[in-house]
Amino acid sequence: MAFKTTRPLRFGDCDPSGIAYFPSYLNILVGVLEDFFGSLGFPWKALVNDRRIGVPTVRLDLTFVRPGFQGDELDFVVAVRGIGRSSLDLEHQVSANGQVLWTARHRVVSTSLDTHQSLAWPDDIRAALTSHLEMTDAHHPAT
Ligand SMILES: CC(C)(COP(=O)(O)OP(=O)(O)OC[C@H]1O[C@@H](n2cnc3c(N)ncnc32)[C@H](O)[C@@H]1OP(=O)(O)O)[C@@H](O)C(=O)NCCC(=O)NCCSC(=O)c1ccc(O)cc1
Repeated sequence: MAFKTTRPLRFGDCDPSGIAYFPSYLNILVGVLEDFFGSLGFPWKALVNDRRIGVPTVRLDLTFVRPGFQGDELDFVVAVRGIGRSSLDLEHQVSANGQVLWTARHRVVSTSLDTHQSLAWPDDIRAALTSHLEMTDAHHPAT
């Protein structure tokens, strides 16, 4: 089942004409990813401080469909598309007023914050991610 959340598109996320500035979208997206992990029971503060696990992005493919505007309420849908040894493939769909503004294919990797190398997903995190795996079109990241 996909994770859903909303974010306001604020004055500071937009250019002077009120059109969303895409680097702001990326900052918002990181917060959504953080909330997704929190919803699974793994707040990033605890992951980072207690378990020394980071979740850096290694690939991000964005497609912009129509502009967002200051004051829009952004509806985020985050789907888990694949879980590898240490990688996680996500698909994001971002809409406002019922219309898709942009989508993204996103790969993050579990890493050790001590060695800065990849780390196989620990069993408890893998189990939580697997509970969100979309079976339609699911794939192994290695394929
Ligand atoms: C993530 C890495 C440590 C992995 O390197 P290694 O330890 O050598 O592992 P591997 O090369 O074996 O790859 C591990 C997995 O990542 C996958 N991978 C690694 N790089 C890629 C790329 N470029 N594309 C696709 N898949 C990749 C690979 O397929 C492996 O998947 P699994 O089979 O599922 O395990 C290294 O690639 C790296 O440091 N990359 C740079 C990451 C980065 O700086 N991203 C920029 C954004 S920073 C960021 O988002 C961030 C978030 C949160 C924070 O607290 C800090 C920063």
